[in-house]
Amino acid sequence: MSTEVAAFRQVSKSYGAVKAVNGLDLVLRPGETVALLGPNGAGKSSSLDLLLGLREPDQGTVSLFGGSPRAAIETGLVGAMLQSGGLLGEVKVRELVKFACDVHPRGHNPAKVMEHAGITELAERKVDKLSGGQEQRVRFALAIAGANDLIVLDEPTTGMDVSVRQQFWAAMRAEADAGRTVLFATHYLEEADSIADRVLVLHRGRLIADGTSAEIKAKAGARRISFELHPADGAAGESVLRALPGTVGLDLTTRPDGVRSVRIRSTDADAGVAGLYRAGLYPRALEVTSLGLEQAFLTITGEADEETAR
Ligand SMILES: Nc1ncnc2c1ncn2[C@@H]1O[C@H](COP(=O)(O)OP(=O)(O)OP(=O)(O)O)[C@@H](O)[C@H]1O
Repeated sequence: MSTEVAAFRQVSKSYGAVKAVNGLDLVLRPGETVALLGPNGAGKSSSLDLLLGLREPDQGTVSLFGGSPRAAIETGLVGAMLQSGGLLGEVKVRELVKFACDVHPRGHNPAKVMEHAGITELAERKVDKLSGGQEQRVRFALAIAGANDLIVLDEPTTGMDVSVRQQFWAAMRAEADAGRTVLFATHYLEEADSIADRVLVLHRGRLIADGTSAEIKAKAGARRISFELHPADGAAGESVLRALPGTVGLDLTTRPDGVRSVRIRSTDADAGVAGLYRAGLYPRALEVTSLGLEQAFLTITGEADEETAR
């Protein structure tokens, strides 16, 4: 049995001149809960489509459970909840869920699936009469209609209200606790931060970060140290500030009165502040603030944009 749930090896996919996925190398392992982040058009949906065998790569290979995506899906190893594709409208929710359970090689009991997805009270509703959030819950039920080893979710909570979203993630956590691998694309960074034990950041089809949420924050410089340096308190230049331990970014502005306003992005704020005093500087109005995953995301995708522009 392969210990790789999924593997992308040097995978590229273009649509005309647009390189949607560009040299993607990635392995997913059993039991991981993985968030896929990236700005609009970064290649998230394309990567998921490739993973599920809905599209073929131009270059490289994609494998699921050591074989082809198609083979894994046919044997019922994968459940998916995608953005695209309409649900059958004329049938009742109960009928649709029952159908999904029946066709799944390892299908669950439909009543249990509906309960798990929080849609028992919608069972007799026609699918085309559902609200957007209710439809999402039905999609979720279809994704968990059988015993899958991998669950793939493309922006699963779009349109869900807060309490349904919480219910959804509780159900997803239960799947992860049962040893399933969960891969989800999202624009809600707080979801990635609180749910995922691994975060992937895609940007223009490339994987630009891969690690725990804490690692990604650290990579981006997870703290900001802000302070003022008054002319009377020392005249250290930019190079001294850049050399402080943990510094990964520096914003320096000098006001007409000579006071310099300094903002440092740092992976180690304690060492950075200690370094300031060691350098003989006397920072005033000193503040250290934490940057969230959202800020980290904006920082690393912004840096990737700057590199592309260079
Ligand atoms: N069928 C297609 N034909 C042409 N271009 C496409 C097609 N599908 C995607 N693209 C382009 O490929 C790039 C990646 O798109 P993709 O949908 O994978 O990104 P995404 O990260 O999922 O974006 P979003 O967050 O907006 O859903 C985009 O530039 C998109 O316009």
